[in-house]
Amino acid sequence: MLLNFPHYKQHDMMDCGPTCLMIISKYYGKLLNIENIRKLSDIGKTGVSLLGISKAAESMGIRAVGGKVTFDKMSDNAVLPCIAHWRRNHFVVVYKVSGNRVYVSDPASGLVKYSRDEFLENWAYTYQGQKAVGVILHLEPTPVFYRREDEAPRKGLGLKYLWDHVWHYKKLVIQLCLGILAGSVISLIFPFLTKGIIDIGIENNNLRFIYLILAGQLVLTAGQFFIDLVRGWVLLHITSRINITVLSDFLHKLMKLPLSFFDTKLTGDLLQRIEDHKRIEALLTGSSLNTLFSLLTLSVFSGILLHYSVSIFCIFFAGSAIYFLWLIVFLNKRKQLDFKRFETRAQNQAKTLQIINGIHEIKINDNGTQKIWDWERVQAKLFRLNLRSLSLNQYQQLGALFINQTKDIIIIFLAATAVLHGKLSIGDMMAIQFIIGQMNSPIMQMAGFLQVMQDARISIERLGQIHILDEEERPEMNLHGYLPVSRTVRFSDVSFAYPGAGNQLILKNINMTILQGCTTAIVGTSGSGKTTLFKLLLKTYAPNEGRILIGNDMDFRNISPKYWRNQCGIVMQDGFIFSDTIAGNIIMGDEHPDPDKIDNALTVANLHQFVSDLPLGLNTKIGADGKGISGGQKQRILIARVVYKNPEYIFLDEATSALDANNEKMIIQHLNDFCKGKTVVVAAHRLSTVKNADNIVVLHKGEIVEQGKHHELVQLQGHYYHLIKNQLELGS
Ligand SMILES: Nc1ncnc2c1ncn2[C@@H]1O[C@H](COP(=O)(O)OP(=O)(O)OP(=O)(O)O)[C@@H](O)[C@H]1O
Repeated sequence: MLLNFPHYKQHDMMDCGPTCLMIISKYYGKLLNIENIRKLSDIGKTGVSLLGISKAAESMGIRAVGGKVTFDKMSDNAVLPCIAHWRRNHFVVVYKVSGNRVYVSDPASGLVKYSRDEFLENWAYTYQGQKAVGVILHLEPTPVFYRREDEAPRKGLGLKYLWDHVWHYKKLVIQLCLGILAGSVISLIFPFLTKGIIDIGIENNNLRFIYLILAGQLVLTAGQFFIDLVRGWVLLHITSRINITVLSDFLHKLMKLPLSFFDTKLTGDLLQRIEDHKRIEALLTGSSLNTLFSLLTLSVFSGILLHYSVSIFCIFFAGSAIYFLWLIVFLNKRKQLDFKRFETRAQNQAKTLQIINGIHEIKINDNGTQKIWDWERVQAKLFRLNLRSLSLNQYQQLGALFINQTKDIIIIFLAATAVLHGKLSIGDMMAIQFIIGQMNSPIMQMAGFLQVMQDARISIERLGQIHILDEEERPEMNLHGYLPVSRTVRFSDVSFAYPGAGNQLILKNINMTILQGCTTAIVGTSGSGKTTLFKLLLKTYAPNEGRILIGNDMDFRNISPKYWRNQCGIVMQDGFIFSDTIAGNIIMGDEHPDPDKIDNALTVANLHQFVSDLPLGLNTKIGADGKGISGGQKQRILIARVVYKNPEYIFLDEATSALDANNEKMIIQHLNDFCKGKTVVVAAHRLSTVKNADNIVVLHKGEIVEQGKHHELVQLQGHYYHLIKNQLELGS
């Protein structure tokens, strides 16, 4: 049972819930695609909730009932397999409880057997008297589930992907192989040259022959050295190119994913996937090709050994087979450990980044020590995993050494016995020992190669998990790359909740019209959903209910996100400043920057004075995320970026909140001129920014409570009036 129960690895820390459902579906005889399960489970920023899993299970046709139960109830009454909430931050599948043992299929670590106490330690939420209580999700398939079609899991990347890249450089690879072949042949010649010196040169007292052989040896050594030089160069050339291609494929893929993907993936996870690709490099630059050619040596010496003694030959290969079996057992354990180490290293990346990015806040709040302790806890976890990995290696090496030594001893014993029985000469025995030594080295090389290949394969699989994700724009979607004549945007009964089941609706039944060529202002208390509205407008997310229309009837969903975003310019609250010059931050990669447009952008954003005060002007470098400039200057650069882009739609989310009153007044005047004829949506708390808008939409807890012009809403004395009352009083 233990070995038969299905198990799949979770792709990353967020993925345990969907992977549990995949395990369960496989158990009941259907393999469902993890991507679909993930979509059904509504993965949010913090992973998936029990509610999300049960919702996904129901959609898959599996009846799901969640709740708190005591351990005894679970072991006696629950239909297994069920999903258990683990350490309050993870999900596992419990598939058997037998006496004091609990059998678990854990997406993070494989099939594991726990004692009752160990299980309770991880599962128990509370205790009712003496009884431990934890959370489980009962799952039972319904006929709907059995009627479902099996969905073949999408194929990720494998070593074939790497091979395709390697084969792209086939000319160089063939040259490399010829070089290594020549090197191997040369090393096979050396023993014969030595034999020639002894048998012919010394035996016949022929000094000229010895000189000739030594000169030949010198030439061959020089040749070998030259081959090594060229080989190193060619290998570096191929490896660097493949590395860059693999990584740039990955980054290109990231660029094509929906923006919402980045809300669910942790930065550490993505960075670790990139970091991980060093293993691919290790496979390519390491001894992989040499290993292939050492097989040549192995087969030549195998022939010679077979000629000497069949029984010794059989012992050698039986011993080597046991050695490889031993290794393969460990490969599986290594893989499991590697997944854990990946997760912990991803956490480590995230924690380190947090300390570096948040250093100001940390120092101001004086909680550096806690943050470092936090970081140290991850290091301790990493250290424990490294220790486990080390001891696994040591066990493996110890076993391998034992198997090898036993094999060698048996061979020596057999050879010595054969000498005693007169079947072999002492010279033959010495030769056999030399041959065995020569054959052991390729075997060892292959063992090392297996491990490096396993590492590279895992790393490619991890990159592949990103490669199989659906891109934001796919050909079959037939997305439009144009807009209708009327550019008015209409929200019709739009409701939206962030992914992550259980999240309440952030926008509810939104009905509004963003008129072409007009300014629409969105106001509302903090958290009322203004930024979320912009995220829908930027196609970061799609509405859960209702529709957004452009013109009379073009569905917003059918417009290419890339094309649409090209028509939009946005200044977000958390807009990003790149570590580049001021000009670079404004033109954003425009290959033919237009000085007049830059000048206009500086004028509208009131940046001329700031730029001319700098010794390097527009060429002044600003740090990543705008370090070294003020909040107001950052906002003005973001405004200049939008003005330079000169789009049809302009979205401003608190774009002038960090500016002083004078600057704001001037920029708003400039922006009013610049935005003439453009469709503008602006969200702001400041009255000065919104009061001249053609339509003001008032949001309250995700709903539109009022709409109209400033004076109409003031007269109404409702939500809007109360929002801006203080500012009105100040104004008067
Ligand atoms: N990625 C997210 N996942 C889940 N909930 C989110 C996410 N982003 C925002 N929210 C929630 O959505 C609600 C609306 O947030 P939003 O940023 O749209 O408000 P806002 O009106 O722009 O606020 P403010 O004026 O403070 O910027 C908040 O309750 C917030 O916690």
